[in-house]
Amino acid sequence: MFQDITTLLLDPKAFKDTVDLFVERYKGKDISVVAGIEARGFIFGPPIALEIGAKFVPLRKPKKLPGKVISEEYVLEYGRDCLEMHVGAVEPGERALVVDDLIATGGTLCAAMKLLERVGADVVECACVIELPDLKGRERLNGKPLYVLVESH
Ligand SMILES: O=P(O)(O)OC[C@H]1O[C@H](OP(=O)(O)OP(=O)(O)O)[C@H](O)[C@@H]1O
Ligand SMILES: Nc1ncnc2[nH]cnc12
Repeated sequence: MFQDITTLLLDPKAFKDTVDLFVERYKGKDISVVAGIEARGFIFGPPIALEIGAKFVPLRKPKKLPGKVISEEYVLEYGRDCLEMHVGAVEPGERALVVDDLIATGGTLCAAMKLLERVGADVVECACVIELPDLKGRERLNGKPLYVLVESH
């Protein structure tokens, strides 16, 4: 089933409560960068970053970022895609949180973590609103912790 977070966004209290749950978990954890995945990680990542005092780094689909980038290809349920990150946006040793709306097969979060680890960042955790546990994406994250608010079977 296609999970659509746009209905959540229509309810300001539900949207704020969602952001607040992540903020409560990550504030005071010395996270310096929130990396949000295009497109729907751009909805939840920035308000979390602002509240915990971290910078926001967009991980974008190919040929969208204007500067020099590093890229990671990944496999989706249907086809392939690629994520890119600006060189210099994240420094070695930074503590990063990866944010997206949903984990399905886990390929997207894996690619995001690889980008951050290639520049020497420490990925503290991945955070999503929804997990589709039947697709076992969590098992592809190489033991990296994943925090989700809702499991959808
Ligand atoms: O766990 P996975 O199997 O990798 O799938 C999860 C990804 O799929 C969706 O994005 P999508 O690829 O549809 O991109 P879009 O939001 O830019 O349309 C979703 O927002 C996640 O980023
Ligand atoms: N079932 C699903 N619902 C929404 N976005 C997705 N991305 C991959 N699988 C998805």
